[in-house]
Amino acid sequence: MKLNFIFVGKTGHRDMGRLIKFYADRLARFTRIEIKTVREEKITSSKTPELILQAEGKRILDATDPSDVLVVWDSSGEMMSSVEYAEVLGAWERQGIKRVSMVIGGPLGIGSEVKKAAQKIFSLSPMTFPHDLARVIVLEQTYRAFSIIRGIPYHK
Ligand SMILES: C[S@@+](CC[C@H](N)C(=O)[O-])C[C@H]1O[C@@H](n2cnc3c(N)ncnc32)[C@H](O)[C@@H]1O
Repeated sequence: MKLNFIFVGKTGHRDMGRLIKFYADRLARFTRIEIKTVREEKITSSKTPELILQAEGKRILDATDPSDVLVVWDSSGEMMSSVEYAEVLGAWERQGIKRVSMVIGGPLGIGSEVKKAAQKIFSLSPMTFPHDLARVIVLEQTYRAFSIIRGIPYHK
């Protein structure tokens, strides 16, 4: 099963960029991964937040395939433990799902078109994290989930 991470906009903080690479490299030992960064729409006074999210949403959906399981990460989504997350990913792997696309939004979040298209909306917490940090946590939790699935002693 391949994991296709879709990020909106560049990683701003150099240290977060290092941590993203750190966890992405570890995760890649367990499963195939790809990270795609789609362009963040410039915020100007002539564009409403809805228009910005629509433009970014089109880029996000263009980076997915209709056959993907689409997961959106959003603070309003479904919360679960690391073990429950591992159970979800493990079940998809056993079912032979070819690719899971995981979307982490930009500063304005993720628009309604992408949320409507998603099979799952997952939350890390009801709190809002900066997008750079959300990328690190999602990658770390996905690495943790695969260490649980593969029986590697990382999760205590
Ligand atoms: C700065 S946040 C967006 C904030 C935006 N005002 C909103 O309400 O969605 C950027 C991205 O980080 C991710 N994110 C931040 N906090 C999160 C959380 N608690 N759970 C899941 N994803 C989160 C989401 O993908 C979000 O689109």
